[in-house]
Amino acid sequence: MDPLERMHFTTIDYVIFALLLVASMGIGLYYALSGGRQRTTQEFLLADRSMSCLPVSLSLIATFQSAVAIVGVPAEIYTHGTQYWFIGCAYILGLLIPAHVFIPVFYRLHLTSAYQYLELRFSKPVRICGTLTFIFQTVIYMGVCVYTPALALNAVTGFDLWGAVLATGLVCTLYTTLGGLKAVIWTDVFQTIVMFAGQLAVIVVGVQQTGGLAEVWRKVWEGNRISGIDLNPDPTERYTFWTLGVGGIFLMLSLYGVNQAQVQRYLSSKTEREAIMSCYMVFPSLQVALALSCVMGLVMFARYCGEDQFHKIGNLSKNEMVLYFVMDMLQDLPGLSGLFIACVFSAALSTISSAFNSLATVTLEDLIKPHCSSMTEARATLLSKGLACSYGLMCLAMAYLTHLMSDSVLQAAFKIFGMVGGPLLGIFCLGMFFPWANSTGALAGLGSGLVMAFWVGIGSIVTRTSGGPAAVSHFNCTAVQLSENITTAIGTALNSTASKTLFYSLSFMWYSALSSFTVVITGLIVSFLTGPMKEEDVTPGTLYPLLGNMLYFVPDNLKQNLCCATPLGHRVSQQSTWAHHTHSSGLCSLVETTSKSNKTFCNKNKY
Ligand SMILES: CC(C)(CO)[C@@H](O)C(=O)NCCC(=O)O
Ligand code: NA
Repeated sequence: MDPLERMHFTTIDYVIFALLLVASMGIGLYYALSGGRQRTTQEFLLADRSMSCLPVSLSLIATFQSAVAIVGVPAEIYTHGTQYWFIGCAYILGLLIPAHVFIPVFYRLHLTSAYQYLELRFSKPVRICGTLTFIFQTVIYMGVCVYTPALALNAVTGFDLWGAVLATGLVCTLYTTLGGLKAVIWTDVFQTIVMFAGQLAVIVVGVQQTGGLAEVWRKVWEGNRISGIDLNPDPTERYTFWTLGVGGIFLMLSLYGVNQAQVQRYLSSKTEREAIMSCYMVFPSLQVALALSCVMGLVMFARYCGEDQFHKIGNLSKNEMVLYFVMDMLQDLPGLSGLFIACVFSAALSTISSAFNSLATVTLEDLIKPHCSSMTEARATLLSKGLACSYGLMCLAMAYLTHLMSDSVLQAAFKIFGMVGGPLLGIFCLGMFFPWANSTGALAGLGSGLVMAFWVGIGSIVTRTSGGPAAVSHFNCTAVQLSENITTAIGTALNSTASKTLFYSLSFMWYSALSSFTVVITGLIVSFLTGPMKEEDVTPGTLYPLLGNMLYFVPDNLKQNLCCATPLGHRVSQQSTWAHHTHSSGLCSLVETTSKSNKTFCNKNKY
């Protein structure tokens, strides 16, 4: 913030920030001392599978609404107009598909970790690879999530950088370790409310100070910030209706459909219906969250453009812009800037708490338990608490590592989160929709999907062509600044042909789609080469009869040959209501096949 004096926090701002931490701690303590007092893994990791849809839905939103998004989206709208708002269209299918495809499959299998599915459907190695991929993705993500808001706040207000990182990291570790998933979900509820309140307050004051709604509208209209629908089919265009509305669906599926943090919330629901309801309730709330961020960007534009105000935020980084705007505008209203800072840190806390708990879950369930079958419940619970705490401390280490790295690596780290989500989505789709896919195919698919994601992702960072110089992450932060010599060297190597350049400039919004398709296609090819699975051999309940539904006009006997027709419930209903299914690898899992679920699957197959 060279040209400007730093804005300062008043005592009341500090008090509000402290209150956020104290309240979150309080919720953690409450769930440590009430209910079953966190003495079983069922309670610690799955909230006793007793949650109702309202807290679950608010928690679902909070998890993937990180501080990077809270400060990034308004800056995006400010600089490029409202095109990004069209991502709201992707929420429709991006939530309907999880609600009616992924939730029924996961919930009926009575899982704890989403990766258990991969063992039931494929094999143990596939499960381990999926788990490791998720851990890699989440560990990198949480470092960026806790560091980014602290850095921006430090730049704008001089708020101590490591004070903020340590305070949020440690408080979050404590309440996650003490209160388990119940605390994580209920702090998410509280933090979502703080998030909405903070943004709303800034918008209301901003509109008032700019001279009313009509004035804001006039300025953004004249400033060309209201974007019409952009139907340009060019896949390298960073934000068009297609990249956001279609590419965004795959991003949403990778987050709300198969990400462990979210799947765990679905599984913690009292009933399957509650889980589906919570997914439905995410829709309006997520639209509100998106609208608040976008309107905030417009108000920011109305305030700084057109007059001689522009220089004020013109040379700030994208992450700093919003914080500067808030501090500048709320100078005379002590407390309100504190509320907004609380909003930004709520976003950070709710994201990293989910990360700690879901990482503890997969580490215990997928990596440790299979090797220690004799572990007592008390030991497992203690271990899961130890894991949650360790991941919390690891988050601080990751924040430090993020600090040591250049700006470009920070960008890359956030991008990796999106890049790795696609292949994970792909492997679940391969398992659920394609009965022929076998374990070898799944492994080859996951591998090739990851290679594809990193190839395009790293390629675009290095060649700086991710749909325009300023569009490095999909939140469009500052341009990548790799040290010159490395860039030139790798750049020339990668940049050799024009078509490759085009390939690297693929819009970030398509990454999930591209890499999940790569997984499915490679997975199918390798499965057919190595001997496709027969539907009878697939664990009951792990398939979703998508092809059966889509090929409804094909005669039944032909479908039988294609191995995609057997109505799931039909076959399962010949077994006992509680089929005790033993998998080849020795994993014993109780597959719940209630008559209700059979009927649903049968009906789906008829059409
Ligand atoms: C989930 C969406 C797509 C909702 O707009 C967005 O908030 C997002 O991309 N979240 C993930 C990245 C993050 O905010 O950390
Ligand atoms: Na969050």
